[in-house]
Amino acid sequence: MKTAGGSDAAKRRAGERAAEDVADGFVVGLGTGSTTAYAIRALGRAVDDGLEIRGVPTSFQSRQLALEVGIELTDLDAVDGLDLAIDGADQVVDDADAAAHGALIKGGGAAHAREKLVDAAADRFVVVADPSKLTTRLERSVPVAVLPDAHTVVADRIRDLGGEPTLRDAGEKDGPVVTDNGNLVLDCAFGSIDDPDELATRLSAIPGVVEHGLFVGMADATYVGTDDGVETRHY
Ligand SMILES: O=C(CO)[C@H](O)[C@H](O)COP(=O)(O)O
Repeated sequence: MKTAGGSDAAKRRAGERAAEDVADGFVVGLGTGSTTAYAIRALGRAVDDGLEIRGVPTSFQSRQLALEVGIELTDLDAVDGLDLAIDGADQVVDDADAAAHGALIKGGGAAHAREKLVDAAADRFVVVADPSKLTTRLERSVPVAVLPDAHTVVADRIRDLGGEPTLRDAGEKDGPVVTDNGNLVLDCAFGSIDDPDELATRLSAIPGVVEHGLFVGMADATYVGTDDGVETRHY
């Protein structure tokens, strides 16, 4: 369930802007997706120029790209903490008057369990996005990673909450998407979400849910790449 739309130039501007925040000695969370990939590539170029950093990847994809561009890798359990995490999003609430300002839906790449772990561990978490991701209300389906045995019972509980779950299909293989951690993904349509914080709490409480893609109150800033620059939202 990858996000449609968004110009590559805007994604590149956002990603490269976030990479500028990385200083010598940083441990950096490396998010997943096409926008973050621009940040990882920019960091690879900075490493070639002498920047010394270590990266904590959030997925097979970000690990492979980091290795390709020469970023030294480490693990969450091998560091005291992360200085910065850079990650993409499928939707970002952009309404300074809303309680949910800066809340995200993530998991279009099914990497949201590890992304949440890494993003939450960072002193600062910046989101990189193009304008197609901005919204006044979260309304995309919320990806929910579930233990494989639990997908039917979790689906029932999601329906009890008013959602419509769909098991994410792999597309290039018969059967469902299996995440990097061996879980399945239910894409759960709730329509326009009134209270992302409350829904996040309810989803987390369902036995069998590994992690959901609502990231509420986590981001410190969003860099929005535009046609001719980068806009910053601070939270
Ligand atoms: O949450 C994610 C992966 O699980 C991605 O960060 C999100 O899907 C955005 O990806 P892209 O930058 O390619 O639009």
